[in-house]
Amino acid sequence: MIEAYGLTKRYGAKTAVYNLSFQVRPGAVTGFLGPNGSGKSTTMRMILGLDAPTSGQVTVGGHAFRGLPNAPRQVGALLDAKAVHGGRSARNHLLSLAQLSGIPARRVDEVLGVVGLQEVGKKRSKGFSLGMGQRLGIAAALLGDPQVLLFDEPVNGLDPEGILWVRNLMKRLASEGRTVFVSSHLMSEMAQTAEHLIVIGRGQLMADMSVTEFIARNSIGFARVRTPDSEPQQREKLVAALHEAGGRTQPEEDGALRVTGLELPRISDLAHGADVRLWELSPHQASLEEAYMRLTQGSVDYRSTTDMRAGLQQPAAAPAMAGAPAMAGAAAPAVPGAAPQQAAVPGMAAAPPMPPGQQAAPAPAHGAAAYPGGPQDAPQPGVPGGGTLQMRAPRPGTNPYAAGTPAAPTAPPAGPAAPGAAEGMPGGSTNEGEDAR
Ligand SMILES: Nc1ncnc2c1ncn2[C@@H]1O[C@H](COP(=O)(O)OP(=O)(O)OP(=O)(O)O)[C@@H](O)[C@H]1O
Repeated sequence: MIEAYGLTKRYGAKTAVYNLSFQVRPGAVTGFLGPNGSGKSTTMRMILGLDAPTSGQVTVGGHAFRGLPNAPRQVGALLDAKAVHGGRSARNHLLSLAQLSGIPARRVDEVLGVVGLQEVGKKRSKGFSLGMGQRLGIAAALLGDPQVLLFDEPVNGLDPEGILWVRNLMKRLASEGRTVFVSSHLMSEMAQTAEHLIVIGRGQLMADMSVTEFIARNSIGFARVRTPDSEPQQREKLVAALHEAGGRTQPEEDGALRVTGLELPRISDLAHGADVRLWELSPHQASLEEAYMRLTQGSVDYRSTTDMRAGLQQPAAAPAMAGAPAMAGAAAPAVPGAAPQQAAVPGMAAAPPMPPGQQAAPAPAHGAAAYPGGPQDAPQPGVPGGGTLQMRAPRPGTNPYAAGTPAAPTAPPAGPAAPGAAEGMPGGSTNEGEDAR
């Protein structure tokens, strides 16, 4: 079991992790999700004693990592697959780790076999592909046959067969009663691998629940409605009637409307009342990936801007149709799919506020709102700015198409002061224990 209480890490003015409390239990794969820079690696480094918390604490099996007797036999980790001496063969790399921890040499050949590198064990690792490096890192994590395993982005660079292999390996390790904590950006991958999810944004807890619960809360229903393409006034009449009834609409790429906040029979009645003919009225579920993106989009630190090409673009090709407007780079039409997102969704937490003392990320260029889904994605009224925002179960009997009000924040318990863990490199780990990169 891994337990974090009020874990906070600051690097100078940067707060990488803020007041994070969670438990990772044995017997299940726990996915650790969050956008780039949200603090996943920092949290893992603190679990492994590679970084000291600024405040709060984290324990493995009830002990701070540095207090664990023979830690490499109890905890295995893949943090950075590239942190290997490239001049050494895979086998020699593992042998040196094994010797440091009193692990017999035959275990090295066993783990090389488990990760499928037995044929290339004598090759220097500097010639390894990204995927082979990942497999070598996983072999190192398995070396001590530990009860607790941490994997930071283990499927990075793996081909589909490798991804499936990692997925099955994680599940098997958990089914043996081990604690398996895996970070990823990929909700879709985690939905297939993990039983439990911990989602963070800007270093703060956004969701801590089973995958089943996450799916139940976040596979949001919506209706697709289509009016005759050749009669735009029909569509306008319908949109007005839906909005008046409290529904929200969002254009789909194919000209249909995505409607939330109203049930299908009500949409049908409203269309009938407005004398609007419908070509389509169908129920849909938003994907889990979409739900995750919506949950974390307000806490994404790194956003791309439009490529203006500094005036370097080639003249546009002559339009195929007479009278069609020529494309002008900066004035290009909206990209399909870039339509504003629908309104807040039941079970969704707003983006976490910036940790104290932290600068907000620069506003996206070209006048885009700070919350790309529009103002509805900004922290909602009634949600106090401070504290950690948790996801909320929909009330029983609520309209499945209705957007709910966001949850009140639930602050995790503040942990005791950090016990002042010493700096340094624990055995068997693959990362530097420095506070400044
Ligand atoms: N040693 C350090 N010194 C200064 N800032 C750091 C250090 N380590 C991490 N950070 C900052 O802390 C924040 C969290 O980084 P971290 O690597 O933990 O995020 P992450 O969720 O693992 O990101 P990614 O998904 O991109 O790997 C980032 O803004 C990062 O720049």
